[in-house]
Amino acid sequence: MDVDLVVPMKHPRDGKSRLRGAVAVERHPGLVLALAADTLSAVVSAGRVRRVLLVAADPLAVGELAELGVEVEIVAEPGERSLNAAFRHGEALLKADDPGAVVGALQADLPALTAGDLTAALTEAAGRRAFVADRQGTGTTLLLAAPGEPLDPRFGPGSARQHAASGAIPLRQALPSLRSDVDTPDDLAHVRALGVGKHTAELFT
Ligand SMILES: Nc1nc2c(ncn2[C@@H]2O[C@H](COP(=O)(O)OP(=O)(O)OP(=O)(O)O)[C@@H](O)[C@H]2O)c(=O)[nH]1
Ligand SMILES: C=C(OP(=O)(O)O)C(=O)O
Repeated sequence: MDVDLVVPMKHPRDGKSRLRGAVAVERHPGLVLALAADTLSAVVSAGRVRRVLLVAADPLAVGELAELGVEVEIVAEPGERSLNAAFRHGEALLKADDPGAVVGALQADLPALTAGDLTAALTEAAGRRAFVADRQGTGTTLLLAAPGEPLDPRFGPGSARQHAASGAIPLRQALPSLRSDVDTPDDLAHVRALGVGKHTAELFT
């Protein structure tokens, strides 16, 4: 069964604060948007993905992501401002439309993501509650609910351990592009070596 993915985003001015300084200060929001644009471009061309719902702190500030020529829906985050609340809000909206929706949570900072790695992860999960840890092994880049079960997102520091404790299966394939989230300047150097999408690449030409 195909998955509906929830992708959260802070205001691009506020997000990715650990990356501040990687580009000139006035270009920081552009970098955050470029990371998301490359993530979403891969997501919408992946097999086994039905809908992509971006839950944004400020939908207007990320509006250009809907103009990528990709099918992404953008909604505002709920009153409770937290990452897990944003995921739960997206899940509730998707299930209001289709109570049978199978929901997943994906980070917006995967600029090297390939459609192939995402589809391979969805295939390996095969309808089980599952997650993909980041390359450091501590964070989570993708969480998938089992059909009929709540997403129960436990993102935040050490989320890989939290998701495993919640019964999610750690996916074992290499999936290098799906494990390479960008939190720090070191992560940025890593994804640039791996090969980023065109939006992020343009910022460094
Ligand atoms: N809508 C929404 N998105 C969030 C919230 N907190 C984090 N996110 C998004 O979730 C994703 C993962 O968060 P992090 O990797 O910690 O990114 P971040 O908070 O932007 O980064 P730092 O400022 O460096 O901690 C990013 O795309 C964030 O924009 C929130 O409260 N609301
Ligand atoms: C919030 C998380 O992301 P990061 O480690 O990228 O900050 C997480 O992995 O749960």
